[in-house]
Amino acid sequence: MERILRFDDVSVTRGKKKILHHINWQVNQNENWAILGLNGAGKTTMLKMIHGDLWPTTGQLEVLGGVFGHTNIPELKTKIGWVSNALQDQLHTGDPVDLIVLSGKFASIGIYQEFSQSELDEARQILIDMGGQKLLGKKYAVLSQGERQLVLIARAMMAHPKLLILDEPCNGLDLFAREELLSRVARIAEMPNRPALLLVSHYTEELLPCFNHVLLLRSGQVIKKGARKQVLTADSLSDFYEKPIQTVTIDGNRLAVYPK
Ligand SMILES: Nc1ncnc2c1ncn2[C@@H]1O[C@H](COP(=O)(O)OP(=O)(O)OP(=O)(O)O)[C@@H](O)[C@H]1O
Repeated sequence: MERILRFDDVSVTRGKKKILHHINWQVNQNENWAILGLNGAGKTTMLKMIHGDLWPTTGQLEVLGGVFGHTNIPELKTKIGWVSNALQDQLHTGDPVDLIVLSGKFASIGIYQEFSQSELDEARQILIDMGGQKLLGKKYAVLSQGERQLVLIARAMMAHPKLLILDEPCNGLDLFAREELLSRVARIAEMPNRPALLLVSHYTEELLPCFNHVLLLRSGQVIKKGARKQVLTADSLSDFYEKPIQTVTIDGNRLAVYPK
């Protein structure tokens, strides 16, 4: 089984603050993981490391077969799709959506190189496959938040990534836009040659069944990790949040959590 990533006793310290403590975690191909954690748990720090933007202070990190310190990080980045709100702020929002999607092929924010009609056609097709046909011809700046997230996912898929990172993709989406986006993500999970998915979320109900593994992160420490049905239980979530909670099961396989 091909390994997507491995954290081997990874810690991150900034100044006097220990942000991540002795993380041990392995993701294999055919696994889709969700990381759940409250604000400040260290989720973004973990994602930044996986994307090669931050290095462990101690421990060893391997991503897509490359061990940090011995691997070419810019090359690694071309194999990772990255969807986050931080990216939205950097985009050239006056560009038409097909060019935004195409830029994913070059792992660049805008497009500075020549491109062929077939590359542009591929970008448009990926957006259509993601359900974004009606967005063609529009500028990114005029899109709703849900439509923007769709474009960002299409952009990430343009590079045919081996790993697709979704950092709180449902932020700012209404109830229906959120379901629409999540169902698109679930479809990616069923594609041939699909990337491994890694979702960061605050909400358990966003973890569709395709997220077959879950990691619970609290104050920089892994509290529990493993198969969805072992981790997404009322008991383990109650331990994790350290507060009384109530859970509601939706569609037999999705779990919503509320404070009691
Ligand atoms: N460069 C830094 N220097 C000092 N502290 C930092 C630095 N980067 C992050 N932190 C701290 O580390 C902790 C974890 O931050 P991180 O952004 O990874 O959390 P998070 O789980 O993504 O939170 P959120 O859900 O709010 O986005 C926070 O307390 C944050 O203030």
